[in-house]
Amino acid sequence: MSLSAAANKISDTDFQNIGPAPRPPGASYNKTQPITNYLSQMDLKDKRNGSEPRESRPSRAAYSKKSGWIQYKDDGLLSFLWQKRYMVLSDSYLTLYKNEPRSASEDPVLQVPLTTIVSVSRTQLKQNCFEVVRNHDRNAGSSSSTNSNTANGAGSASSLSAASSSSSSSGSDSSRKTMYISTKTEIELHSWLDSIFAKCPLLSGVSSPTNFTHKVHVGFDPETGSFVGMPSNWEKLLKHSRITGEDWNNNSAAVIQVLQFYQEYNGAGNGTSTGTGASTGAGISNASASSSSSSLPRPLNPQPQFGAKQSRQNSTDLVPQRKPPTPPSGPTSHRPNLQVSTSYQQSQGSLQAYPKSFNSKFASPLQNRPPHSHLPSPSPSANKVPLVPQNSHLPLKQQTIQPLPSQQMQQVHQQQSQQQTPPPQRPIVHPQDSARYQHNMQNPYASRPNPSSSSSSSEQNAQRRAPQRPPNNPSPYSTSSTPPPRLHPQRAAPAGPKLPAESSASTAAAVAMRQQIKPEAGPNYLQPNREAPKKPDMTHPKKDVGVTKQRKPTKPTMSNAEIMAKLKSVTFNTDPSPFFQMVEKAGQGASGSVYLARRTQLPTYEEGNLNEQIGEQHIGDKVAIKQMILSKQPRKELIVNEILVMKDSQHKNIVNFLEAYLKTEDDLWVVMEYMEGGSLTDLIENSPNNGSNFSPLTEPQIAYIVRETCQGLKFLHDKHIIHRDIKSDNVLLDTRSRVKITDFGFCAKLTDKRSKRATMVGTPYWMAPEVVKQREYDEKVDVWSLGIMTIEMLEGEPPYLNEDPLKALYLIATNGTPKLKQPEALSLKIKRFLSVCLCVDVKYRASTEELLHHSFFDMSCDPVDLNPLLEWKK
Ligand SMILES: Nc1ncnc2c1ncn2[C@@H]1O[C@H](COP(=O)(O)OP(=O)(O)OP(=O)(O)O)[C@@H](O)[C@H]1O
Repeated sequence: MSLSAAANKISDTDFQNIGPAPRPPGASYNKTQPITNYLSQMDLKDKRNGSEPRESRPSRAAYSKKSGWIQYKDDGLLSFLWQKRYMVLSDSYLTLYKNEPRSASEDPVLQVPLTTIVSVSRTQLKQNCFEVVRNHDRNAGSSSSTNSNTANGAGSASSLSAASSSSSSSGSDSSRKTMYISTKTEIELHSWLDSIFAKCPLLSGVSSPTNFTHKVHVGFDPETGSFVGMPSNWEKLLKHSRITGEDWNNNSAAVIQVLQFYQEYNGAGNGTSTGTGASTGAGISNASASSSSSSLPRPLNPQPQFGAKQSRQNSTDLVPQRKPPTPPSGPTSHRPNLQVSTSYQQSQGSLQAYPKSFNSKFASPLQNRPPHSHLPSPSPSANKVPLVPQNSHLPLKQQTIQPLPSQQMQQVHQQQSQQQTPPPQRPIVHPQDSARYQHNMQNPYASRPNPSSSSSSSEQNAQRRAPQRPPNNPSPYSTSSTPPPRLHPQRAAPAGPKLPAESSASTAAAVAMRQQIKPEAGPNYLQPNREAPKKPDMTHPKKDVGVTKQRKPTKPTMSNAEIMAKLKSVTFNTDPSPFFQMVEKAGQGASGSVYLARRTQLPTYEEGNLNEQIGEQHIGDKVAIKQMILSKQPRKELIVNEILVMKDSQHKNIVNFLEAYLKTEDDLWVVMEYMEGGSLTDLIENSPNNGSNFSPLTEPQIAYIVRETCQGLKFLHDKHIIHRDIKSDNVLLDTRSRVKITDFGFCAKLTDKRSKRATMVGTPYWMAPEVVKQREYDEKVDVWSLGIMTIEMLEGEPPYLNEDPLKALYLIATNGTPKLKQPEALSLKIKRFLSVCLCVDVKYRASTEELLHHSFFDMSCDPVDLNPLLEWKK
């Protein structure tokens, strides 16, 4: 059965709840088979010698005794991390699994032979908690087995580390290791204690060990309602986020993951160390190095490689290399009865560094990406481009645009770069504000300030409100182009709240999180990456940084000279000014400005194959020219990457690259086809329906746009290229309703040798869970993002956009398939479609090939039906 056929069997009630998308029927997964059926097929006893059990697979005996969910942590590197584990006590082993084992083939994350357990006793470390001490030396090599194959998630990797690195744990006896287990209830605790005592040969009648030393324990104290043992900047981040103690208890590993991610994303302005060991400086870019360590607290990135959006923007914001960590010293737990040592470096950074670094890094990229929000644009005019200063009081479209001589262009560009003030954005709502909105049941979209990515449109938008949906306006989830009766009462737009000063960190962070995450450096890019320049951080002299994993040696990256040589090979080295007349600024990207221009003459010189390349072009043709000052690009290789991908990707659903000019060594012009309709984000935000709640587009319109995007994606995927940043901002339309993918800076090429990636790249709200969790991924991350983009069109914004970014990451990591706001208003087809796009289990997530056969696309409208949506551009 094809996936789409399978998806068609998903019932009408699917996609109503948070959780993994329903598995398409026909999959081999048999959830009806009771676990006992599997268990009965297992056999633990090593029949070869009849004594010590084998290391390999736990068998029947291993499962047959007692089992249940517990919280686990060890006293090693991850001593701060409580992990949810499924514990099984058999006659021979105490075994921990990441999930409840469904079959004999399930790999444990930790397996402790009962013969090695020397003591079990209660501790006050946590409620309903006991500790198990095992003799590490006793059965060296078999005292515990940790399965490295389970390195597909936070817990497993953590356990790997726990098992292999915690030898210095319990008290002074380095041959002993301690693990802590916490149960939900007191009764469970006693039941476990009784069972373990009964089974461990060394325990009968043996009293509990004394003189325990506890390492730092991070946790949530339900009594005080606060986190304890936390590095201070994490504490602050958590305070500002809406991550609760309950979240922590539910999935502390995910919280740690997102904190790490967030910290790295922020560029290490906060010197939090999350572990001990040698500083490796592994950053996000190294995520691909080992997915097995994906959940380990990462060290601060010595050269944080933000997404092109950021990193190209301002090289001077990059943080300095950090020196290796010193032995831990850090916060003191406030818990009584605990002797506390630490596993942390006390943070030397403060949250105040956050807004600064975020702002400086992300201000410009945000210009063209005003976040969805209720908040008014801070400076509607800031994005105006003084192309024609004489009449600059007029909206750009009304100005008399004079072609600028090339020198003038350069000046304008430089002026812009120097004077850039924070542009109008889709400001992000502070959690407190968004909470207020939610409580007020206010439409999150209604008050959006109609920003636009282009300077002209943003200016216009600043002056106008999105049209209110007429009273008889269709349900946002309409399946027809003809508006059906409204399903929801009109909601009042909230007044633009003032940002409380203390919210600035969160807000700045949220704004930043709307932006992209950096791609990895490394050989797997189409172009090798170059390390971003580093700037000594005078305000934060080198800090000691705790580290948790070894950094893989980075492969040599391209030198500046190599990048320039490569650039020259794909560009024409001539001044293109005579060939074009600049008309107006069409948009602002992180790496440069995009201008609408007209071809005024075709080149007559014989240089390169210019004439051949632009053969299809005519005088008078409109083109888009992206102009970039190379010296301002910390990641020039991304530009080369982008040009190469575009050049090699001529397809009707991909923005057509025409030619590129290296006007001077510093001035790059990339000429593309002009997409007058602007980005899909603009379209969503300016659509006539958007004055009210929910979907600004009808399902047929959405089906059309998604189908076109999917075709472009399939083209890329057929070439084994992952786009990695699919979202409405990166889908452009022209006035003939052609839909095209753009922004190829983050593309990655999969090769035979490397069929998976693991680097966290993209824009958080659109990121697939496997990316957030820094697991290996492939082309299907684009399919997830396509699903999120579909939700954008249905609901006006991606899920969690109103959440604090930290919380959003947590929610992506833990909720998996997001919940729709109004599933009952949607057609079955679109829900089925979303189900196969937003399947957490990548195996069951559709490929673009499969998607293109999906019945959802049967309802696609004609291109002409998009005209009303493009009206605002006229
Ligand atoms: N081919 C095009 N036709 C029309 N407008 C375009 C075109 N390309 C880009 N734009 C406009 O310019 C804006 C900036 O585009 P750009 O690709 O530079 O943005 P970005 O992806 O945010 O930045 P960058 O690629 O520099 O990191 C877009 O949001 C869009 O409005």
